[in-house]
Amino acid sequence: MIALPLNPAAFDAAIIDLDGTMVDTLGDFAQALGRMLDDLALPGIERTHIERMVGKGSEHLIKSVLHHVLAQAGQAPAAINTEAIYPQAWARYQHHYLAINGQYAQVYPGVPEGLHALRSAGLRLACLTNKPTAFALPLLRAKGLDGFFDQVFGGDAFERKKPDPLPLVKTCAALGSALARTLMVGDSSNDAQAARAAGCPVVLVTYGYNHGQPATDVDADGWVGSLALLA
Ligand SMILES: O=C(O)COP(=O)(O)O
Ligand SMILES: [Mg+2]
Repeated sequence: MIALPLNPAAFDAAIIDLDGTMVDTLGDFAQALGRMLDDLALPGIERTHIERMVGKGSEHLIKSVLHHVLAQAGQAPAAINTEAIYPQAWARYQHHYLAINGQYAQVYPGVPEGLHALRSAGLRLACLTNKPTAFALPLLRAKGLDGFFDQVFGGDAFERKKPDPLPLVKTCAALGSALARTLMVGDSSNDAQAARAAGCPVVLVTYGYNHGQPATDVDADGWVGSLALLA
């Protein structure tokens, strides 16, 4: 377990997840996916289902949504082939997401305060998200959070995404910080598993998206209800 507030002498840097940790983006996902499904003449999907599918990047999200709506429309699950419509779905999703990015999303309470406190404690900060870098950068800018970060990496920045440890290893290298002295802060099992495998300490927020499971059920070193409680 990590004692909170953090002992700043124990850390050189922190890596912060984006969706579900800094920004509640479920509204953006719902809008962009709804418009995509409309373009494809497919039925809609409820937010509660979308929430469970977020966290493993856009390709996984779109394929999960397509699978869900086609199954709801009566296709036998074993016969569903999302590959054929994926390229068109991705193109429509990307178009709509970039058009609405941030408009249906809110920064969680305590986020600017928490990031400010971490920086004031001398930590270098990176944002590491599974969402594409081209979505992450304008979102951080729109929400006034971009200035906190030395580095921003999306799910397409490296060969593999969280829960693989590779993005954390590469982000620590970019920050010039040792893995054991870099805190991962996230909301899901993807963040925690990546941190464990990389050897980074990890704290999870209790309010984000964890595939429908409580974040407190995930193997981590601590939990907070607000980033403001970190430092
Ligand atoms: O786009 C996603 O699947 C979630 O991204 P995250 O890594 O910021 O939670
Ligand atoms: Mg997240």
